[in-house]
Formats: sequence, structure tokens, C-alpha cells
Amino acid sequence: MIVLDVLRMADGPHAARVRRGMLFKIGETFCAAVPFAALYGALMLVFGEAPFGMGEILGLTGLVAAGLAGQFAFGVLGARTAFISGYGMMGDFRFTMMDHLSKLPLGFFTFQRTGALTTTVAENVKMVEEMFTKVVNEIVAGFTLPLFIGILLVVIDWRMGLAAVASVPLAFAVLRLTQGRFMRLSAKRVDVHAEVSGRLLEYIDGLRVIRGYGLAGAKFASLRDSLDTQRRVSVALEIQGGLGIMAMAVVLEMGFIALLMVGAFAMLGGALSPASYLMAMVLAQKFYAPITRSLMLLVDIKYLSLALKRVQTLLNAPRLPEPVEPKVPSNNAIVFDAVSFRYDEAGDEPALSEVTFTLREGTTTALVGPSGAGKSTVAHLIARFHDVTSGAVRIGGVDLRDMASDELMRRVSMVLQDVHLFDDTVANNIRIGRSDASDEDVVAAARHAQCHAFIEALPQGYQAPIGEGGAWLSGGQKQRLSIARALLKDAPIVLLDESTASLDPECEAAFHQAFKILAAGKTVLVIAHRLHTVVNADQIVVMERGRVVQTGTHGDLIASPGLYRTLWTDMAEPTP
Ligand SMILES: Nc1ncnc2c1ncn2[C@@H]1O[C@H](COP(=O)(O)OP(=O)(O)OP(=O)(O)O)[C@@H](O)[C@H]1O
Repeated sequence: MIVLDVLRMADGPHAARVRRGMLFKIGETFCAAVPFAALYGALMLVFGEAPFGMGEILGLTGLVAAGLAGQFAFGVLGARTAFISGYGMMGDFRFTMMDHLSKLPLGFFTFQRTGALTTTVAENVKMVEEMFTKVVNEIVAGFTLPLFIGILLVVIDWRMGLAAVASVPLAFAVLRLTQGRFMRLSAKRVDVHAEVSGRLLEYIDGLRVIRGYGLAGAKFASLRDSLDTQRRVSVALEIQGGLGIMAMAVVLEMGFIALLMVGAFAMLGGALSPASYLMAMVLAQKFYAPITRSLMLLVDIKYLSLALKRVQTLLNAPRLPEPVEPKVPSNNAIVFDAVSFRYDEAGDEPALSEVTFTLREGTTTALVGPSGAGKSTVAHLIARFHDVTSGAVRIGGVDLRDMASDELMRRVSMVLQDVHLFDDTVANNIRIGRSDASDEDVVAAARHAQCHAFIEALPQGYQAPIGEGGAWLSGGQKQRLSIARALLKDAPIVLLDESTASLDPECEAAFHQAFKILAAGKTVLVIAHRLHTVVNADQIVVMERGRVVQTGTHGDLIASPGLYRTLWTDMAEPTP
């Protein structure tokens, strides 16, 4: 039962408030029913069924005024409580979700998943928020008002009360009958919606390639297919949902016919007064509309329950486990001890097989090897983007899995090929490295990273907005900003995924100058794509198809036959 699920979700400090909000809503609807009792009294006066006097009139007027005042007071309190608890709870919930996302292995975030995630985090959570702030209380009101009116009807005449409520279970049954297909279509729509988000994300991300190959708009088949399915499912769902609701409403209103007839017979037989008959007719008008509305909301809430399920599935995705008793490394040497790793648990080819080597503290190790050899994977495992499949990665003698993730992140800086810039100022993008850094520290880091000159040349300098992704910055400028971040962070371990191939010689020189300052005294791992940049490394690890095939200095490796010497010779004598 979805309403129970919702209540279960409302735990923590907001739970009591959510329930209080519901009680206020019940109070509000009770007060809304009070004027009907007064109306009944007035009708009895008019039809001469009760003694008419000023006292009675004043009494009834007071009753209506009290009902309206109570309705207003409870209404304000209820709305306030529902909004505070609903938005408060979902605000906390969003933070929990962000925190959870930050602790998932990076393998979780494929394009399709990221699209679905955007839908879940942005839209589905918003839907659940609506449920808490508005829908649940509306349903509470939608069922309690008819309950009070039903009681009033029974008090007036029990036969009319029964006639009025007889159609309610029938309406429920009709709704249930039409629900199976509706829920199947709803589940499909939620899935298709997430798929469309993934496709859109892929489309926007690959827009340059798509345009380059003339695949823009409707020619981009996968997005078009998803949009077509979304349209078909949405139309079918609206038609199916509409049919069910209409059938249910008609069956429900048939209770009014029963009420008319039962009342008429009772009045003709002298068992019912005209005031009671008239009052029952008026009450019937207020009886069915809220039930129809509530049943419609229940259908909506069932749809919302699918959104809730997606949110719960996301929260249940397993995080990288945190140690119960975290250990602190004694130094910053890194050891790969017989590490094997598969991205896909079921896949045949491991990305790394039995990789063993040591990065001594304060030295620079270069990783070289052909494309796909596993170099980036090594760096990602040091940053614990994933956990190893077997073996262990240790820093200062401590297995990464025994180290608190905050401790690891404090120790490691990454300068990646793909520099991510946020839609913020230049200064704040550098400050990602250390959020409490002063302006002077930011400028000093930018100077050392060879960024100061181009930042100063901007009209707004360090306060210039970078724009999402930093589209107007060159590749070399982005990389140096990334070094400025790492300089500011000043972590003892630095991982550099070097892609200097895209830089012109001047930019490359500036980059290496900046990196030299960053690397001084640190334990450094450089993923090198061009061999001439690694000749001075303290150690070179040569990889091929996920294995370490050679280790040594440039001098050692060039002196003996092997992959390194082949790569070096090929580089020196490029094939014509
Ligand atoms: N996210 C991923 N999911 C599945 N397989 C992956 C993923 N990333 C890399 N791989 C695979 O793991 C292997 C090693 O890739 P890796 O990126 O570490 O190589 P690399 O040496 O850094 O390559 P390059 O020099 O081209 O960047 C390759 O076979 C690659 O296809």
C-alpha cells in the first residue's frame, strides 16, 4: 500500500510533523463539515420541524462561524506543517542521495544510468516531494470529508446513509479492474522517460560528432526511437487511465440514484421528513466529488510509487564499502600487490592481471604502453574509483579498502585528461582544490600553474564566469587550471593522465613547467603517452594488455631488448 510506504519513508525528525500535518487536515475537514450540520438545523427550522426562534438562529450562525474559523486555523497549520515537513524531508533526502552518489563506484555511471539518474534525482524526487507536500493531505481530506458527511447522512436516516455509501466499494472494484494495464503502462512510461533522458544526454554530449556526420535531429535514430516509444506509451496511458477514472466516477455517482429512490420511498411512507430528504440531497453533492478526486489521486500516487521505487533502487545501489575501523597510512609510498581487475565482473578480459610494482615515496613513476594497456585503470584504482578484483593496492602499508575515503581523497590529487570545469568563476573553479583557500592562495597557485597571465587578460579576471564545461578555454588552459587546483590542494600523491599530444609546443612547455612545481617532493604517477616526457622519471613501468612487462629507468630499459626499446625506436623513426 503506497500510502503506508510514504509514511514509512517519512522517518527521522520529520516523521512526527508529517503525521501532525495529517491530523490538522482531518481537523480542517471536520470543521468544513460543521456548516452542513448547521444547514440541517436551518432546514428543520424552515420546514417547521423544530421550534423557530432568535436563539436558534444565533446558535446556528455561531456554529457556522466556528466551523469556518476552525477550518481556517487548521488549514493554515496543516499547510504550514505539510510544507515544512515535506520540503524539509526531501531537502535532507536530496543531500543523502548526493552523498550516496559520491560513494558509488564510478563503473555505476554509464550514459544510460546517468540519464536515468538525472530523471531520478531531479524529476522522481520532485514527484515524491509533491506527494508529501500536497497529495497525501489531499487524499486524507478527500476521504475524511465524505466520512463525516456519511456519518451525518446516517444520523439523518440510516437507510439513506447506506444507499449513499453502497456505490463506494463498487467504484473501488471498477478502479482495481482497470488498474493492471494502467500500472504496466505506467511502469513502461517511467522506464521510457529515463531512457529518453539518457539518450538526450548522449545526444547533447555528442552533438559535435552528430553534426559532423549529419545525424542531427530526427536522423539520430536511437533518440528518435525512444521519443516515439515515449509518445506511444504516454497516449496509451492517458487513454487507459482516463477510461478507468470515468468508469469509476459513473459507478460512484450511481449511489446518488439509490439515495434519491430510497429517500423518496421513505418520505412517501412517512418515515422521512422533507428537511431530512432535502438535506440528504445537498450532502450527496458533497459526498461523491471528494471521493472521485481521492481515487484519482490514488491512481496518481500509484504512478508516483514507481518514481519512489526508482529512488529506492538508487539508494540501494551498493557503495564502495567503508572500513569499520579505518587505518591511517604511515607514508605515501604506493604498492600494487598482484592486482587484477575487471570492469565487467562477467567479462572475459581483465583490464589488469597480476600487476605488481611499487611507487616509492617522493619519486616519479611513469606508466607507458600501448593504448588499452591498462594505464588509466591503474590511476583509477589508486583513487579508488573501483575496488580491485583480487590482490591489493596499498598506500603507506594500508590497503585502500581499510582507509577512510576522506583520508584517501586528502592524500591524492588528480590531473586528468578530461578536465571538468564547473559553471562558476575562474577563481572558484581553482578553489575546488581547497574550498577555504584565500584569494591570494588562488592567485599564487594560478601563477605557479602558468595560468595567471591568461586569467588576468580576461575582462573580469579571476571573477570571469567559466560557463558549463569551460567551452571558451583551450585544452592547454584547462589543463593548467587543473594543475592550479592540484597545487592548491597540495596532496602528497599526484596522479597525472598526460595528454600533451593535443598541445602546441609553447603550451606543452608551460604545462611541464607547471607540473614540475606541482610534482616536487610528491609521490607521482604519470600516465605518459609520449616517451620523451618520461626519460627523467625515477622509474618507468611498461604495460601491455593489462600486465607489467618491464620496469626500470630509461637508461636500463633502452639498454635491453623489449617493448620499451621498440616503442622508443618507433617514436624516433616514425613509419613513413
Ligand atoms: N569504464 C570501462 N568499462 C569497461 N572497460 C573499460 C573501461 N575503461 C577501460 N576499459 C578497458 O580496460 C582496458 C584498459 O583500459 P585503460 O583505459 O586503462 O587503458 P590505457 O592504457 O589507459 O589506454 P589509453 O592509453 O588509450 O588511454 C581496455 O581494454 C579498455 O577497453
